[in-house]
Amino acid sequence: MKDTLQAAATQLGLNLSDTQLDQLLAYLALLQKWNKVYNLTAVRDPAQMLSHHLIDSLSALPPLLRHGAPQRLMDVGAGGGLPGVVIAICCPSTDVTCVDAVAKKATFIQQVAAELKLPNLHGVHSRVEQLATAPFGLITSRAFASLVDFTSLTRQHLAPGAVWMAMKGQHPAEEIAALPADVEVFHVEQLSVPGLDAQRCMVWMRPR
Ligand SMILES: C[S@@+](CC[C@H](N)C(=O)[O-])C[C@H]1O[C@@H](n2cnc3c(N)ncnc32)[C@H](O)[C@@H]1O
Repeated sequence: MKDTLQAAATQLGLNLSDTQLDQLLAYLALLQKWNKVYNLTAVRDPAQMLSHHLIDSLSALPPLLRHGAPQRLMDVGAGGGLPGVVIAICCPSTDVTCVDAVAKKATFIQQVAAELKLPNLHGVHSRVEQLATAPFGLITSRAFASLVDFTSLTRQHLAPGAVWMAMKGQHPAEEIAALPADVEVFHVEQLSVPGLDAQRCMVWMRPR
């Protein structure tokens, strides 16, 4: 598994340390373990978890690093921690807050932070629209909601100059067309995920 992960990271142009690769695999092991009790994700096969979850989330890193990793990042509807935990492992200087409306999912993130010794990772149990928090430089989501709901529910949490980044499957033309005039889509990036024959798309937005 480590070889597959290392090869995927190299293909994505990521230079991950041995410790980071081990942390990513340790996270995957925790996800598998807790999934048995907590039902964190429908994907249960270890090889599929590696490709469909871990490497898929890892593919968000190159665009994120090109944009510039922020000091504070929120991953909304993080579920079992995708992509938030992966970002926290790969970007140790970024403080990552994973927010989820389901308590056991936020508890799992807190467990990951403790077991993997990641002081920059936080799990918060809240509906994002009800959260009281300091603002963030970047808000991410993966399989969370439509672009309209994602941006409207989290707009209050953007710091001045901050942006949204949504991970989508196919190019979400209809969702983009439905966005209100005060949300600007400034970049749409097609991604290829090593080992996955599927379309991935990253939508970057900012308030107007
Ligand atoms: C389909 S899961 C995606 C989880 C993860 N991002 C992934 O890619 O595997 C969507 C998550 O959003 C959470 N969620 C839904 N509405 C929410 C809200 N208003 N605030 C915070 N979390 C919410 C759900 O509890 C669920 O865990």
